Amino acid sequence: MNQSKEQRILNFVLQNAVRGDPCSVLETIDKYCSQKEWAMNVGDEKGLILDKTVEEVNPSVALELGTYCGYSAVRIARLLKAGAHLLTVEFNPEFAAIAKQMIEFAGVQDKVKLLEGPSEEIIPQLKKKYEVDTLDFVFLDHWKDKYTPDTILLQECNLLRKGSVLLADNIIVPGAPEFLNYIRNNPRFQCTNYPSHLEYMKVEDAMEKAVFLG
Ligand SMILES: O=C(NCCO)c1cc(-c2ccc(F)cc2)cc(O)c1O
Ligand SMILES: [Mg+2]
Repeated sequence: MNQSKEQRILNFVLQNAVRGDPCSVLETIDKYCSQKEWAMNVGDEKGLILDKTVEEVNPSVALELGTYCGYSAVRIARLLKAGAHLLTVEFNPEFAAIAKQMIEFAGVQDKVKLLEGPSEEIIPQLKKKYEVDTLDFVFLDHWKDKYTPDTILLQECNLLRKGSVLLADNIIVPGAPEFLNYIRNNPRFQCTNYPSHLEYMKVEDAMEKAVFLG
């Protein structure tokens, strides 16, 4: 059975990165995906915007929607303070299996909880099943048509507090026009746009930060 692209990315990391070194894992994924096979990791340019936002928020509890191979989970987890943790949600079982191994190889597994399943099912379980009070930071990077319904669901489940920060990837490509319209016209969010480029490409993309005002 021939390998998936995601399996090839993981194998390249296992053979070329340094076990327990998150930065080496990120560099190795970026090297493979810029030189050999494009893949939808947030990448190193938008990754810097993600880093700065995570450092600014310094979250105790972070949520990621859309784990994929685990690149941004490793990117976020490496910056978390002692005792802080990231919950990351992946719908695709093949991606989740790759991400689990990627997170463990990077050595950040104690800071990351990988939840496999549809976000609309997992979000309502966060308080009772996963002992979440409120979320300090949310990275939206899953199916682009789920950004809006899941942002509404986060509010309905009382998972956001005054100052909670959402950061959304792919505002231009593939694009999330409905989300952009929703969040920018919602008085309960203060939005900031961060122009950038699609991972590993000279194509314009952007990230949108939205601070919940309570
Ligand atoms: O669908 C995406 N994520 C959810 C997966 O479960 C996604 C897609 C793309 C992309 C794809 C194909 C193309 F031609 C351009 C962009 C990029 C991304 O950063 C993404 O996050
Ligand atoms: Mg993305």
